[in-house]
Amino acid sequence: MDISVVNALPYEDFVSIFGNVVEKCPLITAAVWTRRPFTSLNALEAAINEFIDALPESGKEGILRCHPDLAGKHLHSGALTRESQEEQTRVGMDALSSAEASQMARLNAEYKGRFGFPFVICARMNDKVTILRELSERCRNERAAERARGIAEVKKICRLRLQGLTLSDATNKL
Ligand SMILES: NC(=O)N[C@H]1NC(=O)NC1=O
Repeated sequence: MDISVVNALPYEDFVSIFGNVVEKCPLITAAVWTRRPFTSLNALEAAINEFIDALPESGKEGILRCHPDLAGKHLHSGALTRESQEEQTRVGMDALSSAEASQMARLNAEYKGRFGFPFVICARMNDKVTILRELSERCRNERAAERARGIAEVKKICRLRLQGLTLSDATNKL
């Protein structure tokens, strides 16, 4: 999908296509629509990132809380968004050994207990070994550092989702 096609999308179509580039945060997509025309896909991504960066810390934490746990209960019940389901399945989160699954559940709970928001990592840029290692290491961080790290991961997830949508011709799905 060319950027000129993106720029010509009516609001409803724009949100329908790009509404989940930040997990369960279509408000962000709705807000950046007003920034058209975008000179490139990078400019669209930059507008999303600027919106996120301008949020108060409570807003950034809100974004993190919109993310499902990795290998959490929703993965098995099919209650994830399509994007999240694909990302988690691709990295094998649905096929952990019972030891890995219980380690993941224990560390996810520890992380959430310590910070009050879920552990977020760009699954597609990792594998299950690095995810478990990062989760274990990041549990020891300070809260502010972890909030910033989580948001940096949200931006990576967003970039890959944007690329996927614009490379595939997502306008076909309208
Ligand atoms: N919690 C968390 O990191 N969730 C996710 N990461 C990712 O790449 N897709 C997700 O749903």
